[in-house]
Amino acid sequence: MLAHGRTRLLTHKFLWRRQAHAVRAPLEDARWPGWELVVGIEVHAQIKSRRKLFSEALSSDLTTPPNTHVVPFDAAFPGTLPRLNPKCVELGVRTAIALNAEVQHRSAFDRKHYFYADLPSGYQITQQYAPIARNGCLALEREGISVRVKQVQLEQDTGKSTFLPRNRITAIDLNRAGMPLMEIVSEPDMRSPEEAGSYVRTLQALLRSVGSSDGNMEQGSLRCDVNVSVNRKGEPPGTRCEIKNLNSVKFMMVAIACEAFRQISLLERGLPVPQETRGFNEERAETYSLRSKEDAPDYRYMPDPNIPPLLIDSTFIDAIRQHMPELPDATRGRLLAQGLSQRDVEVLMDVDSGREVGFDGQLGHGAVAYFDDVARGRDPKVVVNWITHELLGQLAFRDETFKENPMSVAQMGDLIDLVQTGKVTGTSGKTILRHILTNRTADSPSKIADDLKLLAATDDGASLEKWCQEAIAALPEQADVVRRGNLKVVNKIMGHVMKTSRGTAKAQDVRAMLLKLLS
Ligand SMILES: Nc1ncnc2c1ncn2[C@@H]1O[C@H](COP(=O)(O)OP(=O)(O)OP(=O)(O)O)[C@@H](O)[C@H]1O
Ligand SMILES: [Mg+2]
Ligand SMILES: [Mg+2]
Repeated sequence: MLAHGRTRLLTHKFLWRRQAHAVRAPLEDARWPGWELVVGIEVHAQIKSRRKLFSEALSSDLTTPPNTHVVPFDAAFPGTLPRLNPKCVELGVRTAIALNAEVQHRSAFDRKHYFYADLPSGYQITQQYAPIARNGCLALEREGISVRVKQVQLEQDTGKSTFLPRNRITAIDLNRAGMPLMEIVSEPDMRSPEEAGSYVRTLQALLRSVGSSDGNMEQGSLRCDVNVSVNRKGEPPGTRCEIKNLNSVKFMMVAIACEAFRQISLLERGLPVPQETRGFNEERAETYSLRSKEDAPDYRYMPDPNIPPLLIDSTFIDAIRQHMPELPDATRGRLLAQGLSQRDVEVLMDVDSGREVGFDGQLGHGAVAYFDDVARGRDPKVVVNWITHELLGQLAFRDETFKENPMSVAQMGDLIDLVQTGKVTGTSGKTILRHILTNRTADSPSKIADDLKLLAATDDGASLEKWCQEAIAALPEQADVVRRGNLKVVNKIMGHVMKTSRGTAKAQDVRAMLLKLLS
């Protein structure tokens, strides 16, 4: 009975996915009329773990001195054995859950053989045949599509070889050898370079939000192989070519478009598209052949006899499921429900995912968390305005990232309260914010307002009246016009008052006072 129910459930899910896929209207792309583009992506994401996948060596980054994070297993010394790092399994499961994938109760590790100098054992340990998770999907909000994820597999990274032309030797650095990776393989569900770009960016944000990877393409913690094929409208997908080693989303999108043009031009000349692995030359904006299918290496896959199957029970999966952090889609929904505009939500989340600010992998206090903290007990719309328009605007102006923001949650909260309660004017509030960013002071905005004599002049009726009289004296013609009943001109006189008060006078009060004096 139970088994039957489960089968039904799976069938139902499967059908739903098939339908969701089938109803997509074919896109007519002005770049290649009459043709359709198909893209599938293999993403290799470095797992954010302190130690390597099968050894106790510490993980490394680009700043680690060469060959310092290496233990005998990473260098394939005879007699050393792999020991699976449970942290990597946990992060793999988290990622799978975030991708709505089915975590496999049993997965296994294979050896995939290559002969490269930076792979001392002569094989990479991977999960091509029995991956840790299958059948996931990733929704692309802006494009309104869902990309199916075929599988997530755990695998080792290779070392790094660098050719030194001066000495004519190849230097090997084994720091990266054995670093944990997740390979996330999509189905061929993308139909344009833009959808591919959005898929990678959405995936980056997801990996960062669950803390399983920094997902930084520039620093190599996320690498993409894109598979591209073209077909005439209505015909089945063509032969795919795989483009390797792309190191930014932007170049990946350019590479896909270039590859589409290349394949179309072959087919239009009646030539076949041979299945190939290709590289991308950024300067020339073209892809070039690395190797054809015929000289594809024979990986001689075999089960790794030193590693038992990985068995994961439901209790383990459920425990992780219960402690999942908020995923980007949920964050978006929650912020929209608080009354923020689509644009504000995008700005906050883009800063969070590092899209706008040169993400460096530190998932500290992101813009969304900062907003959440400041907005506690305050009007969310007012708060988001201060953060997106004033704070982020000023940071961008100073060429600083959000991570360098010196203004604490308490300072931002205090500043907003001062303005909201009328103790300082909006203009003075902005001055205080700039003062904090420039001087990187920890003083409270209340103290700064006091020090800089920026407290609003409301209580001080005497100076308000004095400023207004000065302004009237300075602009006699305009004052006359207002006296004769043309109230539009009052703004001009108000401007004068605001200037002499250095923005501390409240506009409403100034207006009232001027009208009183001129009536
Ligand atoms: N016709 C097609 N057009 C574009 N992409 C395709 C097409 N058919 C399959 N793909 C994509 O190609 C990729 C195949 O990746 P997979 O890891 O399964 O195999 P592989 O590339 O042969 O192996 P390796 O991991 O050694 O590179 C998937 O992302 C899939 O979506
Ligand atoms: Mg692959
Ligand atoms: Mg591939």
